Amino acid sequence: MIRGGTVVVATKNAGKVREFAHAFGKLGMEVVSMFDYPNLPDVVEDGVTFAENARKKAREVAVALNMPVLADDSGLEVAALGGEPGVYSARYSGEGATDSRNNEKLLRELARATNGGEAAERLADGTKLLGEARFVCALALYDPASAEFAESEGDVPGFIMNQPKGEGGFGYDPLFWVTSEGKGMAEMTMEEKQAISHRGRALAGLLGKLDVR
Ligand SMILES: O=P(O)(O)OP(=O)(O)OP(=O)(O)OC[C@H]1O[C@@H](n2cnc3c(O)ncnc32)[C@H](O)[C@@H]1O
Ligand SMILES: [Mg+2]
Repeated sequence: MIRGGTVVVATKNAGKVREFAHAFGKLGMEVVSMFDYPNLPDVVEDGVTFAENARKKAREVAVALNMPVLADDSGLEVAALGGEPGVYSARYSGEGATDSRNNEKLLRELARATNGGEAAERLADGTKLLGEARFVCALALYDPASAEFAESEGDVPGFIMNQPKGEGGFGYDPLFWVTSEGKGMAEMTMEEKQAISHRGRALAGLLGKLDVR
């Protein structure tokens, strides 16, 4: 379904585009995104689950372009916040949300929920691990010719730090500590992130289903 040539990804997130371009580049494929199709209408992400939103983004754009389209809906679930921001991750800080405002709100809410992290564990450099979290990524590929979806989901557990670490990644990466790697997500190279991330895992699952190698 996506063998050879070009993969259309229904995203306007530059960080996702970089990661997909890297992953598909290794398979000899190019990625185009909604930055290449600026006139398509926005998809309203009103699903209750990541998977529902991913299917909606993939299908609406695939039907508009009349070709197979891959979509990614992802976000952060924080246990002490009852799973928030979840499917609201992109618009957590409200109208005109940006990565930095979303991160500020996350720290504010988590400080409140944990009493300033008074009982938090600390890393060697004193950084507090405020609470358990996980990144989730749902991928959906829709082919309008067959009206069929291929889907996959991935996640990665970690902790939210009380201060940012690293310059890489995007979104909530600077605040996300990956215990299994002993590193912040934004301290990893794209290759390292891909090997362990929610998106990397979801993509490996999807490519396995499609038998793309
Ligand atoms: O819907 P599209 O156009 O793909 O772009 P988006 O940025 O709105 O993407 P989502 O609706 O899936 O929202 C995902 C949110 O979760 C964040 N996020 C997703 N993957 C992430 C990652 O790998 N690292 C850090 N933050 C991530 C991201 O910054 C957004 O705030
Ligand atoms: Mg979105």
